[in-house]
Amino acid sequence: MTGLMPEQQTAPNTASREARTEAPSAVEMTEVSAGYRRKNVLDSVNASFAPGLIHGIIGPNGAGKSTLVKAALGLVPSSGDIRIAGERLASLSSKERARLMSYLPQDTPPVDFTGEQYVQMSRYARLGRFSSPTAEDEEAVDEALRMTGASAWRDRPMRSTSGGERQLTALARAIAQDPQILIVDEPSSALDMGHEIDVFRLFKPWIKESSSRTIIAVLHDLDIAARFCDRLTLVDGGRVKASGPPAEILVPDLLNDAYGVTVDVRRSEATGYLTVTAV
Ligand SMILES: Nc1ncnc2c1ncn2[C@@H]1O[C@H](COP(=O)(O)OP(=O)(O)OP(=O)(O)O)[C@@H](O)[C@H]1O
Repeated sequence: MTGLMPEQQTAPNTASREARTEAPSAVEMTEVSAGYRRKNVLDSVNASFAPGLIHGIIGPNGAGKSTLVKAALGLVPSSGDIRIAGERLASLSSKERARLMSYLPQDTPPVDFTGEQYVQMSRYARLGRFSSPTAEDEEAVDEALRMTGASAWRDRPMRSTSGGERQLTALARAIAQDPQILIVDEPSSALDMGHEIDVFRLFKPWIKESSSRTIIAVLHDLDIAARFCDRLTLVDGGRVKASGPPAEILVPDLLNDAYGVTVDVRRSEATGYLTVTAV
């Protein structure tokens, strides 16, 4: 018994992770501008997400966090250079993108499919044109449903499940896709605190299964960001204001400025991680 909290016991050895680093960034954005038909949001963003780490993207409402991940996924028009695992995003087919990246969006629609059918769809990127799902596909679906706890409602239509249950099913779908880079936008917004911690606790073992796995998570909860992320990127006004380890980003000056409130940052006696309170 070490007396460490569970996530400290499984905390990444950052030094050894960074030693393997001749690998290209999971996502590299250079001078990227992106947005919507009538609104440019990202303004010459430079951001780099190293492989093998959990990255948090933080910042106030409307800052451009979701737009940044959508640009990396190729879901919004952009200019500048975006590379995924060293390859130009524009040169990747949709199937290649789906093998490299999966995405949990902010909202999960209440569709008629059952939870299981919804998760099964994630395997299409790995199937040939006319081939049926293999035992490996079925295993990936079962395992993702089990990891997220979404097995319990796998046979029910998504439209008859709660918002939190739908969010867990959608997370299972993103995991079952078996990507190198898991991109999650506010993955616990519909979850109670017990399920929220469960979700973040499953990220660390997931990422450790392969050196090329990377997680990029848009987050509002800065305590969760401090506790589970290896690196944070602070976005404000469509620009990256700062990026680095949580201890360098979760500092009063940067947070007061970005969020427009005075914050108190201290180390939690309960967890040993930084905790941020608006005062
Ligand atoms: N589909 C869209 N069409 C036009 N403007 C949009 C669209 N989606 C987002 N925006 C605008 O782009 C800006 C950035 O939005 P984005 O969703 O990236 O912010 P965010 O940092 O993720 O915010 P939040 O924390 O509130 O989710 C906002 O001003 C928003 O109103």
